[in-house]
Amino acid sequence: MTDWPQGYDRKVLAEVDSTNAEAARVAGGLIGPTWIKAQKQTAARGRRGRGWANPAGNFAATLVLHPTEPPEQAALRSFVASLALYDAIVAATGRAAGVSLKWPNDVLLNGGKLAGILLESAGHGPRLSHLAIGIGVNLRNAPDVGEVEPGAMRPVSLLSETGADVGPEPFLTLLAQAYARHETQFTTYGFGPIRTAWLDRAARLGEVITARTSRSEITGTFETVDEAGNLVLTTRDTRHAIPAAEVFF
Ligand SMILES: O=C(O)CCCC[C@@H]1SC[C@@H]2NC(=O)N[C@@H]21
Repeated sequence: MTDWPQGYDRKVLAEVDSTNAEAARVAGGLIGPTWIKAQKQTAARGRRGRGWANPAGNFAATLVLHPTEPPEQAALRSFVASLALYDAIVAATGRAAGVSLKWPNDVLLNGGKLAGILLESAGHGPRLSHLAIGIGVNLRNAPDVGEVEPGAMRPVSLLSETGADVGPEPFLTLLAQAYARHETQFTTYGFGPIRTAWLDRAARLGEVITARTSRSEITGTFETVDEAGNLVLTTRDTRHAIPAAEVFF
């Protein structure tokens, strides 16, 4: 496989409950970074305890890593993965128009949700025992609006929005290549360049957005993402650095 990035392994499964669940089961036995891809998931997980609709023809995979950084630093890989997804989508379609990144880690196309990322990890203390970066992309089919939560973004597919018919296998190669590039950038130069590149592609930067947590809702101007990956919103007199929330436009 000439295009496959050096140092990364891959496993392709016909069917699994969830590639993230599989990652947790096998992580202890993996030596290096490994992509686990499934043609079919029967219990795919989304963020915040939700499910993830996974119609045939779409992309579903999890990258398993064994990071050496402290957990907060390792978690910044959600931005690394978002950038990799952006690049893979641009490489697959030949165009960047309409593609943007939504904090914390969705990819939007023409204002609808094209892809989502679910980070899960295990371990305690100063180091994680593994980090699982689960990625789902609506390549050929967008789930029905009825299958997503009320108020959630409209799901879109790459095929319907761009006409590009890219299969999950070639997409994995594009994504793995892009991820390897950004991972090298992250481990060599830290979060700074990743943060800058992410902000260049951010949806609604400088606009008024709403961040909802389990305890509060803040509507303010989307100023930036800080060095720790927090969403920074300003209201009339306050700067809010928000570590985790659901964002609404
Ligand atoms: O809620 C989100 O936006 C995140 C969705 C992540 C879905 C992917 S599909 C591959 C991997 N396996 C899972 O069970 N979930 C992630």
